[in-house]
Amino acid sequence: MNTAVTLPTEQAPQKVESLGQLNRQMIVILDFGSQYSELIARRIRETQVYSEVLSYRTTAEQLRQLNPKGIIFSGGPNSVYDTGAPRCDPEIWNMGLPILGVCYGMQLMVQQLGGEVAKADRGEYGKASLYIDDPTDLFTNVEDGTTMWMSHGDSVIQMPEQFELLAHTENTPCAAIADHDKKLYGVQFHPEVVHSVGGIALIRNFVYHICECEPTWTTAAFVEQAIREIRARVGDKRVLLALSGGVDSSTLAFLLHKAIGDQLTCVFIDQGFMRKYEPERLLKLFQEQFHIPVEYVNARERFISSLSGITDPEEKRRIIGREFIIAFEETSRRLGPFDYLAQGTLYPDVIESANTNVDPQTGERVAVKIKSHHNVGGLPKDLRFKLVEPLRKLFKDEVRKVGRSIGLPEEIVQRHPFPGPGLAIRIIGEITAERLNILRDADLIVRQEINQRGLYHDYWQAFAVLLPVRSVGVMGDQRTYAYPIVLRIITSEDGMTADWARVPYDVLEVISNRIVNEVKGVNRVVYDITSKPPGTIEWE
Ligand SMILES: Nc1ncnc2c1ncn2[C@@H]1O[C@H](COP(=O)(O)OP(=O)(O)OP(=O)(O)O)[C@@H](O)[C@H]1O
Ligand SMILES: O=c1[nH]c(=O)c2[nH+]cn([C@@H]3O[C@H](COP(=O)(O)O)[C@@H](O)[C@H]3O)c2[nH]1
Ligand SMILES: NC(=O)CC[C@H](N)C(=O)O
Ligand SMILES: [Mg+2]
Repeated sequence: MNTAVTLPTEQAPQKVESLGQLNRQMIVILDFGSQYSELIARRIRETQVYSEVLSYRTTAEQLRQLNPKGIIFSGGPNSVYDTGAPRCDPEIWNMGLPILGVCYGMQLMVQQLGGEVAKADRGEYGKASLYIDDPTDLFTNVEDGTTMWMSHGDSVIQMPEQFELLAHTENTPCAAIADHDKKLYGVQFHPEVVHSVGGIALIRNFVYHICECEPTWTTAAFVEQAIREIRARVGDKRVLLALSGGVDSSTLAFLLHKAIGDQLTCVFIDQGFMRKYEPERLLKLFQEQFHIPVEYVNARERFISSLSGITDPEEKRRIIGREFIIAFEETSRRLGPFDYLAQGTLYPDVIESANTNVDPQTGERVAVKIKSHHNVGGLPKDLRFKLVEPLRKLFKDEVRKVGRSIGLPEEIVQRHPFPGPGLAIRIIGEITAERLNILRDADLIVRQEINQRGLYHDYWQAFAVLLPVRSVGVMGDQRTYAYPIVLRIITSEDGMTADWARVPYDVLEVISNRIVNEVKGVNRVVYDITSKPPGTIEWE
């Protein structure tokens, strides 16, 4: 018997904060440590039903308060028969709610309800053909022999009483099972991954036919609820909004403007790491076109001097997070007081920055720390503001829809993301004024060429990175010894995974020629051909 993989959350979440409380209908995903838990939530949200991921420790009592229409148990790295393998509150089986167990989730259902799970003779990893034995409810409109994606070493060898077989594969006799009366379902495969051809149909059947949900998770419903919630939370107090001009904080500015009007003050911190001409453009756009006043804070000196000599990426991020807060507090003293600080924090920021594996705001389990996004991991413990982060549970594509629906112009809705720490995390190693100028000029060329060729919307991000090493070159018969610039141009759906873009060679050629010829201090351009994973999008 193996020892279990320890999942991060050791205690039940103390507080379960959920958009579902505002939603009439939601499906809860209980996370047993799968790589795909968030993906299940996304797939359900694509069917216009609200869904979010909670810790497997969430109790039946906590779930009752959220009043979900159904529950999905995710997969997970453990074997259910391991000592210490994660289990759910057994009371959940008696709630009378439809439950779908996926992989580990199904194995747990079987084990806890009296069946048997054991190590399979042969595991299944990758594609498998699924043969349907009972084409009713869960498998309506799913073709017999369809491809489903598998990733398991254990199998159900005996179903609990009352359960019936729904489907099998060549290697797995019990690939899908159900207790129809109790609306308990289990599938050994992963319907949430794109390789599972009938996956979406199955998810729709669960959501619409079995849980009897209606498509209530629409952008309009989110906006309406968010506005109601913001008003209830903030009352007549004033809110300081951290505005970068990016998609998320601009969407939030429009949302807050709608919700609380004059109680809102937008502040833009010029940390000295913005791209060329960016601060001027942002101020002009907001003040002249949107008629939303923006307080401009020049904090360049402070940021640069506090980063002097710092080379460690996490240290940089922490210092930047701290300096942002200092700048907000200073602004609050000058123009406030403000009780609330609003930020355009998104779900991926929270997932990637969590340093304790638990969302500090909600106590929920999130995956291991990759890097501290300044707006989450960089926050001090004794933050004087209360946070307003209504986009915290949304993915980028959902924020874009929200922005568009409340009148944010396409020009901003479609903008590539730009990280809060800006060019500071695109200069590897120490940040100096000279390096910043070089990177700004190189970055401008990348953006100009991508824009002029009508390629902007083909990519998720397209930018330059400066490396702190130098290499030898030859220009005009002279030896050069200068920095290389890395081009990072990627495609992505939500920033969680990404691929390097197959940019046409002639475009790469022009960008490379222009950078080496026009930017003093650079004699070489290289193209980053790493996907995420294993790379991340930014270099630090
Ligand atoms: N220069 C800045 N001044 C004020 N607030 C900022 C600044 N940069 C970032 N922030 C705050 O940090 C949050 C997170 O930054 P992030 O870059 O993820 O979002 P964004 O800039 O709003 O959108 P995008 O991802 O499209 O760039 C922002 O939503 C904003 O609230
Ligand atoms: O506001 C931000 N503050 C940060 O600290 C930060 N770090 C990364 N990013 C952006 O997030 C997305 C994923 O980036 P990574 O693959 O580098 O983690 C990409 O779109 C990055 O540009 C940040 N945004
Ligand atoms: N993907 C999963 O949920 C795997 C479950 C279990 N660890 C198995 O190998 O069968
Ligand atoms: Mg940004």
